Amino acid sequence: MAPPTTIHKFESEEQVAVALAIYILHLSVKSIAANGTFSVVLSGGTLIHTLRKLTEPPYVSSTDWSKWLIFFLDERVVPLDHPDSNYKLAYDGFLRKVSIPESNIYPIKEKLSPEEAADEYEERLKHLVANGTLKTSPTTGFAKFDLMLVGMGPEGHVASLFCWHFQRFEKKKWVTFITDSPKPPPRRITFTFPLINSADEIAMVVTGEDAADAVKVALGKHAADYYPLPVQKVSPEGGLTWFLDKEAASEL
Ligand SMILES: O=C1O[C@H](COP(=O)(O)O)[C@@H](O)[C@H](O)[C@H]1O
Repeated sequence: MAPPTTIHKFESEEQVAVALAIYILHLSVKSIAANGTFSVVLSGGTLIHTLRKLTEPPYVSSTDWSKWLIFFLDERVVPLDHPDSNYKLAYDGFLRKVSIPESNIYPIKEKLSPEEAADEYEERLKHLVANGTLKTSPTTGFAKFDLMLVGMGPEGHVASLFCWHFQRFEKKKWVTFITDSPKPPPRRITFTFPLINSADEIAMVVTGEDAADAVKVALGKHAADYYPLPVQKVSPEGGLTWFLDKEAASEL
């Protein structure tokens, strides 16, 4: 059954950033009360800039950062201090400004091949499930994160799951790899759809007019008539909430 889907449209990216901060903080309070932790998966790209309100008053003091656990939805296989690294982007734009313990942040391991990095990340997630740090979906057996913050490329890719690339059809692996990503850099690892869709909540955060056509395909009246874009496979066990600015929603 499709998850309950909520679509929020805002006049500006600034308003998206405020609403997103409030939504995330609300979930953090709920998850920390229920589980003692808040497991959050970050995309790279424009999402990180849109998280900026979380690092500012009054929002920054509205959560217990020591209970947050941070994971990466996809990552480029480059050193963690490389300008293409999603970890570096998240660290510079968000993580260094809040007091999440370093041991609660899970970047990829450096100096591995894409295949090794994907396998290592998957094993680490399985270990965290086994020791009770992460929950499991009773339906799928995959790890169940409290929240995934998912961006979307202008052609409808999410994570590093691209149109015309087989990784989007993966059914068994939790984390896979790609060595010919159409968007540079080519070598990446990525969560697979079964892992993504085992999440409690997913926020699709999409801003800017470049994304308008793919948003129309994903959410428009004739969505079912189109060949599914990767973004159309996003369907978490809990709720799906879209945060769109006026430009991204302009074709709806
Ligand atoms: O390459 C990537 O692209 C997507 C979308 O990025 P955006 O800049 O168009 O928002 C991003 O979600 C993903 O994490 C990243 O590796």
